[in-house]
Amino acid sequence: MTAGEGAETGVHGARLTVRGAGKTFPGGVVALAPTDLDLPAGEILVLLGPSGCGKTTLLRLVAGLASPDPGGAVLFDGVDVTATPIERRRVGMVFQSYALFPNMTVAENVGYGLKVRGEPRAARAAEVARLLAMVGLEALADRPVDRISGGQRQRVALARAIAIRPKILLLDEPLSALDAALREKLRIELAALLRRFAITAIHVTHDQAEAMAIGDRIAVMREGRIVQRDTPEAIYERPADAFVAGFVGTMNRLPGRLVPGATAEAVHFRPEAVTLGPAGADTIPARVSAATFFGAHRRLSLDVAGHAVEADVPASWRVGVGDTVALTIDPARLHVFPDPEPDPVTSPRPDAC
Ligand SMILES: Nc1ncnc2c1ncn2[C@@H]1O[C@H](COP(=O)(O)OP(=O)(O)OP(=O)(O)O)[C@@H](O)[C@H]1O
Repeated sequence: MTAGEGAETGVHGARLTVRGAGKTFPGGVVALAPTDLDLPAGEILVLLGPSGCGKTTLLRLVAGLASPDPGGAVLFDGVDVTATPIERRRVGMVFQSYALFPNMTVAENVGYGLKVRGEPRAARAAEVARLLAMVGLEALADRPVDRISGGQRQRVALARAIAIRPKILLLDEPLSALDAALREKLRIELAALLRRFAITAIHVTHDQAEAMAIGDRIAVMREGRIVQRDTPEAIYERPADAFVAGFVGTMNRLPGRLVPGATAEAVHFRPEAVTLGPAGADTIPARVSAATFFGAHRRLSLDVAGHAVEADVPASWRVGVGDTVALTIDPARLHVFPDPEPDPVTSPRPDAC
């Protein structure tokens, strides 16, 4: 993102700093352990994690919808806003339900924040027209929002949030109410729009594909803590632990004794690190228990001495259920994690903290 693009949209995101901010609820529930975060202006951070990990709590602390425990602080461009109420923080928010005003048109929804702020009518109309053009909704300006599609509503919500030129934009699962196909299309569109607006944004999701598509960086959360914060590529290729590895993409796990050359108790590897070929001294025998055609590749579910392994092979390979195969795992793509997790075959990954 260049400064020029930000100038084009007139939006300038702030740098966000969160210092030792935690949140404990009455009864001692620690929703968020003391957390540090430094988000450069214009960066999109995705908070990713299972239900109940503290994603929304962190978002609420940044928005000013909740206060951190004593000692915690939130700063915009280095200015402490911990005691600043939400209406004076200049944060934009887009939520799952959009919360558009149903009895207003698209243009009235987008201009609402400017009207409340007392912007003169002409300036407001010009700004609304500019924003609608940016999100591709000029033609629908006068349409009531209850007569547009879910995807269009999502764009109205985004334009409305951006209209007030927020220092930070907060998005809490804005796509989760949409069906899968539309969600996939909109996540690409949303990522492009956020980059174009050069806005500092935090986007909450529990959908790892969405996190990968939208985030400049992803913070993976677990039990009220950020366990790893890095680029999508680094999170995928160098996950910090078995939890992150299993949460972002598919990660296989096999006891080291079954993998030639491995010395660790357990090794982890991605489906694409597996190749099939003729049986040899260094190959691992497996049986195909399922084969799923994905167009560009075929995903095989394999049984390796009672352990499930997922492997991707070219779609042209005619491998079928019941076949016996020999696998090799690229040694450069084997991961060993410090704290062995329970075997995912017998203990599948949790979907809640
Ligand atoms: N007002 C509250 N009082 C008590 N506990 C709360 C309150 N709000 C949240 N919690 C608890 O704090 C933890 C973190 O909640 P939070 O909403 O931040 O999680 P989340 O990661 O956003 O989850 P989800 O993906 O389900 O929205 C959860 O255990 C939740 O039950």
